[in-house]
Amino acid sequence: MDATPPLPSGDPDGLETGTPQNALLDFFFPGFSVYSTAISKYLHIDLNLYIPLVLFLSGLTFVWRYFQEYFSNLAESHLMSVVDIRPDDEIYNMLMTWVASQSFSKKSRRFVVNTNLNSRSWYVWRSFDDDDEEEEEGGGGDESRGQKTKALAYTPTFGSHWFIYKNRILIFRRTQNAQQSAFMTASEREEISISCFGRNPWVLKELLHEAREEHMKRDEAKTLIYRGTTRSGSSEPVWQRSLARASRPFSTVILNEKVKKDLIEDVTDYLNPATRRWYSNRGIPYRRGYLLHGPPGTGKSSLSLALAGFFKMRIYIVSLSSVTANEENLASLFAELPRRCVVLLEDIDTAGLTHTRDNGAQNDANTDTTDTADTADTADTTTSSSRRSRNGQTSENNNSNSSTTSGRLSLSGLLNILDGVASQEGRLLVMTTNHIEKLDKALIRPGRVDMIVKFDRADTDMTAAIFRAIYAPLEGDDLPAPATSKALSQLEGKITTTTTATTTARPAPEEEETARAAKKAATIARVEALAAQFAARIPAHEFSPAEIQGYLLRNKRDPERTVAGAEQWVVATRLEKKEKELKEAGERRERERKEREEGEKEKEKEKEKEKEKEKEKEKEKEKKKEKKEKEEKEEKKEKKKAERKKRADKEKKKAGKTTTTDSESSGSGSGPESEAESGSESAREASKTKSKDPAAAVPVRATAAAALEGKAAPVQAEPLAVPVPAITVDTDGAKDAAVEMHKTPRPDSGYGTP
Ligand SMILES: Nc1ncnc2c1ncn2[C@@H]1O[C@H](COP(=O)(O)OP(=O)(O)OP(=O)(O)O)[C@@H](O)[C@H]1O
Repeated sequence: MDATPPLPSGDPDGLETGTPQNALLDFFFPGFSVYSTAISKYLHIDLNLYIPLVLFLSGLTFVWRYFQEYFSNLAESHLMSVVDIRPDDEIYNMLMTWVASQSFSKKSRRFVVNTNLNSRSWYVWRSFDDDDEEEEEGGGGDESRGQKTKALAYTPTFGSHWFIYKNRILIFRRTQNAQQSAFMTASEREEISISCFGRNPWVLKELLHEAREEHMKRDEAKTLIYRGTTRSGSSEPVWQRSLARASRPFSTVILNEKVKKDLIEDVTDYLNPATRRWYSNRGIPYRRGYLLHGPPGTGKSSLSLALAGFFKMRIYIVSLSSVTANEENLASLFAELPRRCVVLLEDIDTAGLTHTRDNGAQNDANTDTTDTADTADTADTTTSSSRRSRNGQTSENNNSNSSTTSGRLSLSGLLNILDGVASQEGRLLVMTTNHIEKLDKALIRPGRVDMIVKFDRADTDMTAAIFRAIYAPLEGDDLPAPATSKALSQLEGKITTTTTATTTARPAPEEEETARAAKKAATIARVEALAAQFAARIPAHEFSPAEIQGYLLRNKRDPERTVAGAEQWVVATRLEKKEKELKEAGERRERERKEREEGEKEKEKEKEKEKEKEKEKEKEKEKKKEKKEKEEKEEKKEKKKAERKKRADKEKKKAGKTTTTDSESSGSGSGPESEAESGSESAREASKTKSKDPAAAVPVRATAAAALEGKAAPVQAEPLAVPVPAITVDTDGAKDAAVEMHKTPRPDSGYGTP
């Protein structure tokens, strides 16, 4: 039996594709009919027979997926606990570090590799450049030997990953949220969650706590530094984690030992939990403030950092001369502070509380110059470098818009923030200033500032201490690198000697140890002697520790050379300072000149504006005057009109009376009245122009005479100027004439037509 399906009729090749069914299939799967016909022709398989099967399977898959998702969602919402981790929160960093250390992560066949596991969100992200434990020894060839390379961290890729934690099955899920803004980086767009079976999420919480503890442990020996700034692309203030650096030992800050001791005792007592209770029992706000003041580069920021490191607290730094420092931003930054931390408010003599820092520095004609070029080397990576850039920024700001800067944060605003509800209790407030004399007493009154520490330029003891701090051998110091040819040759000499010694006889370990100790003692003694010599060559109270440290760092492996060049350095630095002062004075003068010129220009402009205003005022006045005159004229005219009307009315009345009398006397009068009125009208017209002219009496009289001749009855038309008696006299004759005229109207008069 032939199982071959019959070929569609009308298609000699058997490749007919025109059935509606095929057209539909072609629409969804382009080229289907061609392939199916070819397959049916050459392989004798009719694909059309399998279509229902394929459709059925697709439908089944769809339904399976739908139900799977539906049931998994149902199970997740009713039978599982889930924690979602936001990538813009610091817990993201903590959890990812934890995940990277787990075996399921290490075993994962598809994974993401990172040198830095942290969130890409810029304000959560932290740099590990200064983290030693994040680095591993390079094990490559000669070049990489001894160098440190970035450690690699492996985390599972996108999808769900099952693992066991505390005997519970958990699922780590990493997904990419495509809905978020396109400008975000891949890491910012990803979402992570951990879920567990059961409605109690305790295991998830424990996991998160563990992740946080581990993360904190790594930071234990570090001081975490946060800077108050604004989020990129918005003006929202945030604390940005800027650095995690090895805590600075208190001993490295050179300061009067008693002051240091007092400070530590005071802070220790304050941080004691019993003290907290003591404060709250008495209703006293639990906070403490310290003011560190002195010239630039004398160790104020260094002490603050050392303090934070010593008490294992985070330090939150805000510079009041920065753009961020307005009342609103500061208030919200303070509101976000944790309970136990150090808040460092730098440059409180700036930002409108008194004067700007620039002004202060200018007023101080002394040697209050900012760090010299030397200090660039000394840059305390945390404070000084950021400070330098900040100063770089803000000195410009101050120059260009010191007025706006000073307008931003008022003293009362700052006091409100320090004392108000937004200020977190339990914090340690450290304020620094270069100009204590400029501070308002309210700002540094007890309660706000409980201890004032003065920093000064280096005296002889301090100079010697700085020298010792740089050159005395310390644990962990690397072998000095050959800095000069002399040192190199010395080193070579040593190596040769050592090699010879090794070839001959290797000393016992104890002997080696004793030799090393003896050498160290000798070095210390030598450094001590050199420190004394050095201190004697540096004038006391002239240079800041930062300046001295900068010079020492130039020859950090050659103390003799440092001592030898000390006097020269003093002369050169003085000269440099003088030049800098002169330059600054010149710049200041130039700036003042420009300001003056601009001021004068402004004044000129103001004057011109005033003049223009005056002119406009004059014009306005003139216009008003003209208007007034016009109005007066109008008024006069109106008055005249009114008077004339009055007079006319009067005359009318009079004339009426007269006419009445006449008519009374004549027995009729209604007929000629209109004519008389017309005549009086013309007479009135004439009187308009000549009423005031006494001579007008003549033509009026003439008119009256004309009237008498029979043209009109101008009795009422007699203007005031016309002597009434004359008219009265004439009226009698006119009356008769008018009567006469009424009786026999003259065709040319124009008045007689009925
Ligand atoms: N008393 C000091 N002891 C040890 N190092 C110091 C001392 N004073 C300054 N230095 C060094 O000088 C550099 C600058 O110091 P720091 O930033 O603490 O000075 P500052 O007083 O805060 O200056 P500014 O007023 O400009 O902020 C740092 O590298 C620091 O190590």
